[in-house]
Amino acid sequence: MINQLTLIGVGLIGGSFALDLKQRGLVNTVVGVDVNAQNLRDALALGVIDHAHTEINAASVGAADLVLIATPVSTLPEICAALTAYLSPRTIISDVGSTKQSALNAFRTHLPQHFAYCVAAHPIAGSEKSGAVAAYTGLFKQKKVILCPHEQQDSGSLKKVETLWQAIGAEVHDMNVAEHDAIFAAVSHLPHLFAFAYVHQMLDNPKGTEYLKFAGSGFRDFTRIAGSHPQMWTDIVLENRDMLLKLLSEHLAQLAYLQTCLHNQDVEKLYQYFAEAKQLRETWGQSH
Ligand SMILES: NC(=O)c1ccc[n+]([C@@H]2O[C@H](COP(=O)([O-])OP(=O)(O)OC[C@H]3O[C@@H](n4cnc5c(N)ncnc54)[C@H](O)[C@@H]3O)[C@@H](O)[C@H]2O)c1
Ligand SMILES: O=C(O)C(=O)C[C@]1(C(=O)O)C=C[C@@H](O)C=C1
Repeated sequence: MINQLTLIGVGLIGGSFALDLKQRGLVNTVVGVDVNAQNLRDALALGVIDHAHTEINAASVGAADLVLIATPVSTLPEICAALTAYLSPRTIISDVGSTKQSALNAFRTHLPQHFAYCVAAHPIAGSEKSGAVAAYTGLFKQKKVILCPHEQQDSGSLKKVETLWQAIGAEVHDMNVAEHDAIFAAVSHLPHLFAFAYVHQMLDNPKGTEYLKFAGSGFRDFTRIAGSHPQMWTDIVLENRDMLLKLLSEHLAQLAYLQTCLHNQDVEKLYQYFAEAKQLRETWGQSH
């Protein structure tokens, strides 16, 4: 139970977290801070937040027990720098960003006195939608949340954040930050790059829009995530750039292999390649 949550960035993820806490009676007051005034009006109307502010100041942050930063990952340094003047000594700071080395760097650099109370977190749940209007209760039910504890971590703050995520139905895992960024480069960031690239290829094809009139569920399934917010993904791929560059060059080898198989009309190799991928996808699908 917390008295005041201050949510910086009242969008899909932060808004859904606030709605879940409210529904379970785990928070008394939610204060929203966002740069988008219309989004704040939507959030108030939908009951996602109780009070709206467009700035970080004593009124929005001073009385917070927990400040949750749920903005695009590139904004963390400026937000942490702005927070430092207004935090109470024991306010817990956490985030939900998709890259975690960048979050820890921002906490360490811009909130050095408060670093022990900063908890880097990442819910593995979401969608291609954004804004307070997209927020809903139950988004995190039975979904994983990764916490990346650091060397100066206050154990009480870590426990508090863990308990809140568990209380709204999430399954919490602790993970080393480098491992986090390597895993999510492979299972989330790279697939988003492919989806954007694939849709872009249709844009670059003079007949692409004509062809798309005939596209079916294969195209729909493969490209849903290309509808995700461009700022969010520009930030993520730049923050995890080194891992992605490595994975992209490995993937070029996969494409080159397929190109060779096709060129040689190598039925056996193509069949084997598809069968191996199908097996892994089915095994994964049975447990997810
Ligand atoms: N969407 C997903 O599937 C998903 C899943 C897990 C984690 N995340 C991470 O969660 C974070 C938020 O993503 P989202 O999907 O909720 O995005 P969103 O676009 O729905 O919400 C972000 C909000 O932050 C606001 N904002 C932007 N800059 C700001 C600033 N400087 N100060 C205050 N508010 C600001 C925007 O106006 C917007 O309302 C991102 O860091 C993202 O990487 C997203
Ligand atoms: O379902 C989607 O649309 C998502 O992209 C969610 C998704 C993912 O890649 O699985 C996206 C980014 C996050 O950091 C976590 C979850």
